[in-house]
Amino acid sequence: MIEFRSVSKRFRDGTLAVADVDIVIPPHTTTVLVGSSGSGKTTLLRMINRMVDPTSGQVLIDGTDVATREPVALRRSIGYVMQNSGLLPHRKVIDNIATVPLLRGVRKREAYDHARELLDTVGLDRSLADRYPSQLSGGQQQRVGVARGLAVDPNILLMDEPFGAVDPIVRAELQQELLRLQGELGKTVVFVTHDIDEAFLLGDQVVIMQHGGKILQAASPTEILANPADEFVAEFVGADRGKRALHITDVGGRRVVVDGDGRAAGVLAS
Ligand SMILES: Nc1ncnc2c1ncn2[C@@H]1O[C@H](COP(=O)(O)OP(=O)(O)OP(=O)(O)O)[C@@H](O)[C@H]1O
Repeated sequence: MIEFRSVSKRFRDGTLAVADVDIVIPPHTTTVLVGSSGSGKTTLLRMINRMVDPTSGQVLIDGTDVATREPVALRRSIGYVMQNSGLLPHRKVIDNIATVPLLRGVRKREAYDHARELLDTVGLDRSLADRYPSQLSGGQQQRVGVARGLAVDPNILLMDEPFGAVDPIVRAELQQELLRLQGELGKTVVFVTHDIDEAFLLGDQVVIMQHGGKILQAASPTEILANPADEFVAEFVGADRGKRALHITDVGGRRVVVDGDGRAAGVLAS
């Protein structure tokens, strides 16, 4: 479990990025931080592995304040996946995946065997192991980024807009892959996105953040849609304009469900 207790972050130039945040992130589930640009999502995420330290308050992992942990060791025990994969361009796919385990002292043979297994885990062919990142598609690069994040078998996987830079079709594929993987692995995933649809698809818990680093609501997608905390949240999730409201229409005797934009969502089972 990850817990933020009255956590604030003010950068040296005076910017208040995160303002007095209290939140519990339950284990083995996916929590999605969603909000507009500059609402403090990345800063909040990076406080979990001490890439950023809070100005005040505490971040706890399983009851231990991360401030008491050595930052480099902490960082190497937590998976981190970022936008544009963050792969080292001059190193082969397999070397990118094995880097952190090798730094942690895992033996070479074991690190490379595991790296190849991880290619299977993320749905990549092993023949890609000896390519360089630039010889892969954007979606393949992101999968390698996920494999690298999983390489130290972390309990916690931090994902900062991991699918932000790929086209919508590949993005949808990667989202489904993550759901499948999470069903198998049950990591504690903390995922950052701008996209409320992505948040509702992936999140067991969705945390809606507002400019100035405040949390407006943290709940399951169902709870947020049923009871948005305020008008801002209702508008943000599209509950106010009926965007997500579903209607039934009769088409040749069959009852078809359409969304607020008139797009078909499904057929009612009789
Ligand atoms: N190192 C820094 N120094 C000063 N201000 C910073 C620093 N890092 C972030 N900020 C500011 O803190 C605020 C929150 O930034 P953060 O990157 O956490 O937001 P975000 O919600 O992740 O945004 P985005 O979706 O655009 O990545 C912003 O106003 C940003 O400009």
